[in-house]
Amino acid sequence: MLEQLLAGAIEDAETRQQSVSLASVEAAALSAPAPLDALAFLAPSERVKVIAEIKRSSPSKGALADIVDPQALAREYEAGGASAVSVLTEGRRFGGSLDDLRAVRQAIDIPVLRKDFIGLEYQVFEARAAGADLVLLIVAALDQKTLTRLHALITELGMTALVETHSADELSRAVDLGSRVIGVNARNLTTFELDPDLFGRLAGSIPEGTIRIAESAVKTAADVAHYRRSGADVVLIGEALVTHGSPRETLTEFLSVNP
Ligand SMILES: O=C(O)c1ccccc1NCC(=O)[C@H](O)[C@H](O)COP(=O)(O)O
Repeated sequence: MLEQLLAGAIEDAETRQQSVSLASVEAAALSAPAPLDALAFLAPSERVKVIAEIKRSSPSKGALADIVDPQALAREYEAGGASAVSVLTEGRRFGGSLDDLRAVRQAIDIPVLRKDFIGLEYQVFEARAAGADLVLLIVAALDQKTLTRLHALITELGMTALVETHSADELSRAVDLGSRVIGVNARNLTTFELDPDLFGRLAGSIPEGTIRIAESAVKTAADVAHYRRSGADVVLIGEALVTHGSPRETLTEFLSVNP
């Protein structure tokens, strides 16, 4: 599944490149307003932080929410106390787009993450040109050479890479990169099974000074508390926020769980 998602995202980027060249998107990235310092927004604190995700659908669940106004949702997230907003820009299975990211960037004053299946420099320049402050890199999707190259480009452009892992081996590859922000995703990207204890098993091997993010599988405030007790600085939440009636209230409830 991960291979298919990455191949589809790369194919779509190559199609866009036929109308907007690499040189043009690079120029747009370099002239975009400076990115926000995501490290400062996500820095460990006495309270757990949340990256709130804009997610219309997913391969594991199908349609989740009919999000017609991503700007309004992003504002709700900001008002509810989110430290950053994740925008799924993959179109085929998640129903997202770079237009969503551009719109969200204009609506809020907290960092925006481009969450997609990134394998090309072109996609990193696109992210910056659209206003992203953070870009997701999935260790399982990339060989170490490509990961290193994309990580360096994200950093050179002033953005922050969120490096996502699912195992001790992947975590050690993320550490080798010198990642400042490491995520552990509870969702197995092949079977879609959720393992809410994976973060706790790996967190101790994430070096001090790194921002530790627990991704996926939060349904209730108790799940946020579980991740916090396991050492998460930040929790990334999608489905629970887009499917509950009031994302702002849900976020406020989730953020009140600090042990
Ligand atoms: O969500 C999926 O079904 C999915 C399937 C394959 C690759 C990635 C997938 N999701 C991306 C994410 O990592 C989540 O959207 C994110 O961590 C939030 O998860 P959740 O709170 O469980 O919606």
